[in-house]
Order: sequence, then structure tokens, then C-alpha cells
Amino acid sequence: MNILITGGAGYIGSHVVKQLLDETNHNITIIDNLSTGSIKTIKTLKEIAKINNKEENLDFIEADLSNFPLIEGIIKAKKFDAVIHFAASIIVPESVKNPIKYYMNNTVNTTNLIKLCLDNNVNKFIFSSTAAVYGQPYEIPVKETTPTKPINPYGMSKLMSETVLKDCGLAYPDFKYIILRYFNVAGADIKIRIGQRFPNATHLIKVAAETAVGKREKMYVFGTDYPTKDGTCIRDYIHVDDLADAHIKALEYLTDNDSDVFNCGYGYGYSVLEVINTMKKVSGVDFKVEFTGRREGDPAILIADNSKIKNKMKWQPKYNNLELICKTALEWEKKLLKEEA
Ligand SMILES: NC(=O)c1ccc[n+]([C@@H]2O[C@H](COP(=O)([O-])OP(=O)(O)OC[C@H]3O[C@@H](n4cnc5c(N)ncnc54)[C@H](O)[C@@H]3O)[C@@H](O)[C@H]2O)c1
Ligand SMILES: O=c1ccn([C@@H]2O[C@H](COP(=O)(O)OP(=O)(O)O[C@H]3O[C@H](CO)[C@@H](O)[C@H](O)[C@H]3O)[C@@H](O)[C@H]2O)c(=O)[nH]1
Repeated sequence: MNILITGGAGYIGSHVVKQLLDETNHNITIIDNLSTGSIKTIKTLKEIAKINNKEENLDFIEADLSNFPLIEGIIKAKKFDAVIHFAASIIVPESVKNPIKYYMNNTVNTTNLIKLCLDNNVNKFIFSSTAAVYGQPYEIPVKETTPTKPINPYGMSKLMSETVLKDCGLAYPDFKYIILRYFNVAGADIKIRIGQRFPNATHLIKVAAETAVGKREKMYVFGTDYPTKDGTCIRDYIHVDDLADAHIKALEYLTDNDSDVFNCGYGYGYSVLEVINTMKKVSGVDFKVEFTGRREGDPAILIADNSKIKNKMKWQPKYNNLELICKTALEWEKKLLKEEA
């Protein structure tokens, strides 16, 4: 297949590209504006392509999805079979302060990309959605049928794109999509070749890894009065390589099946304190942790019901082990530290 990957220089997109290069012969074109993605990640992906004798299979174009004529030209010229669309703005508190940025980048640019696919006979579309579309769900674990009620513009911007996809799937029977609703994505490539590079990270496991290697003097726990076993929020952490595998499965699945939406998580939740203690254990560092008030917009518990993706796509996670997730995040952080030295 000839595949367009938007946001392939970013955290999750780069893991999917790496996995495609390791496991398939697909041709890949990455479009990324490098706003949070990194040219260093692209260099590593080119090295992985070279080692796999697939240099010809990987192309990188630095471009912004808001440049509609440029994106149209690329899509017309390249005749893609499928799109995997990761490019987005992803920081929840920023979306509350600057909603227009989120609706423009996540909803408007996605709608244009879908339009260009429809205009140019690109009939397979894999979309990065999020557990944030559920808001504060009334049932745990969360099923795909649980009502969607986002509590911030980030979640709403993604839900709006889901709606565009669903309506287009109904209106144009040849157009098929898979919506993947990711829960909390964490860790790094199991061989530690790539990982999350973006500075000023806010994700818990990345922050804990940075604190363990001494990049941060201390870290904070946001809220200790939630109705959970230890008072801190509970999340379903999925290793990024298992999530990458779900994308490869989704591409295969769309060949013989209809459009659909799937949760991506392990179906098990850990509290913030459990995650921090696991990072302390695997690093052997008793780093400083301070307790502070709740962070705005955090639901107490988010755990996926993953039976649908397991049953229908035959997705089987390989790395559902919090220690392993923390270890890969930590090893990646050590690698970044050496690179910076
Ligand atoms: N990280 C998570 O825990 C998580 C959870 C749920 C959903 N998601 C979704 O997964 C996707 C990837 O997230 P990530 O964690 O890899 O984030 P990321 O910031 O590392 O990756 C996003 C990539 O898209 C690029 N990009 C952004 N806007 C662009 C534009 N207008 N034109 C071209 N390129 C653009 C960035 O440079 C970056 O490389 C996003 O759609 C996000 O909403 C992430
Ligand atoms: O330094 C920190 C960072 C986070 N947390 C807490 O840890 C939990 C997880 O937070 P974080 O890692 O920031 O992830 P979420 O806010 O749960 O959001 C992630 O997971 C969602 C899906 O569940 C996605 O929609 C989002 O894009 C993605 O950022 C939350 O309770 C935070 O309050 C802390 O206590 N201290």
C-alpha cells in the first residue's frame, strides 16, 4: 500500500512508521510541520529504513496541513491508498485557553484532509482519536457505546472530526475509516531507537522518567482527594508499540471490513501514585514528589473496555506491564540525556 502518515515526526506517529518499516513493505510518506515533531526522529526513521533495505519506501515532506493547496498537490501526485492521520494539537489545558487553535488544527484541517481523500479516491482513513471524547464517563470500563461528552475543546475537536468521518462514511460507501480512541499512551520503542522527544512534556510517565534521571528536581501529584483507592487519578496506560500494532491491524482490517470505532487500552487502571512508585522501583531513584491540588479537567478514572478491538481485530497486547512501560520510558530519557551531553 501507498500510505500517507500525517504527524509521523511526532511521538505516536513515529512509532507506527518504525513498526511499518520493520514489519511491512508499504510505501510511506510523512507530512509533518515539525511543530512538536522532530527532524531527529525523521533521521532515525531513515536509518531504520536503511537497515531494513527500505530507503525507497520512506519519504518526508515538511508541510503544514493548513496549507490546503500544497496538501492537495501532494495527495494528487502520490495516489495514496490509505491515510493514517496523527497530526494534531494535543494539550488539554492549552485547548481550554486557546480553543480556536484546536478547532482549526484538529477539526478544520482534518475535515479538509477527509475532503481531499474523497476527491482523490483515497478510501482508507485511520484516525487518532482519544478517550477525552468520553469526558467524565458514567461507566467504567468505558465501552465504545458509552455516551461521548467531552469536557474540554481538545476532546470536542476530536469528536467533531469523528462526526465528519461518520457522516462521510454514510454518504460515500467506498470511503472507509477506523477511529482509534487511545487511552494513556506511554513508554518508548522496545529497542529504544525512538521515543517522546517534545520538551516540556506534561504526560505523567514521561514526567516521572525525567524526574528519575534528574532533568527535573521534583514532580507534582495533581490531586489526592479523588474517589479512588489512594485518592489519586486512575488511568489505563498503553505501551506505544502495542498501540502502533493496533494501527497496522486496522489497515489490514479495513480491507475486508466496514468502518468502525475502537478503544485502545489494556482494560486495567493504575493510580498516579502507583505509576510514580513503579518508576521509583525500576529506576532505583527515590525522587522528590510534591502533592498539590487537582489539575483542571481531569476525570477521576478512565479505563478502557478493550473487548471490541481484541475480538474484531484480533489485537493482542504484548507489553501490558507497567514496569516494562516505565523501563522503556526511563531508558529513552537516559538516551536523550546522553544526546544532550
Ligand atoms: N499522547 C497521547 O497520550 C494521546 C492520547 C490520545 C490521543 N492522542 C492523539 O494521537 C495523535 C498523536 O499524538 P502524539 O502524542 O504523537 O503527539 P505529537 O505532538 O508528538 O505528534 C503530533 C505531530 O503532528 C505534527 N503536527 C501538528 N499539527 C500539524 C499540522 N497542522 N501540520 C502538519 N503537522 C502537524 C507535529 O509536529 C507532531 O509531529 C494526536 O492526534 C493526538 O490527539 C495522543
Ligand atoms: O506531572 C504530572 C502529570 C500528570 N499527573 C496526573 O496523571 C494523570 C495522567 O495525566 P496525563 O499523563 O497528563 O494524561 P491525561 O491527562 O490522562 O491525558 C492523556 O490521555 C488522554 C486519554 O486518556 C488523552 O486524551 C490525552 O491526549 C493524553 O494527554 C492525571 O491524573 C494527571 O493529573 C500528575 O499528577 N502529575
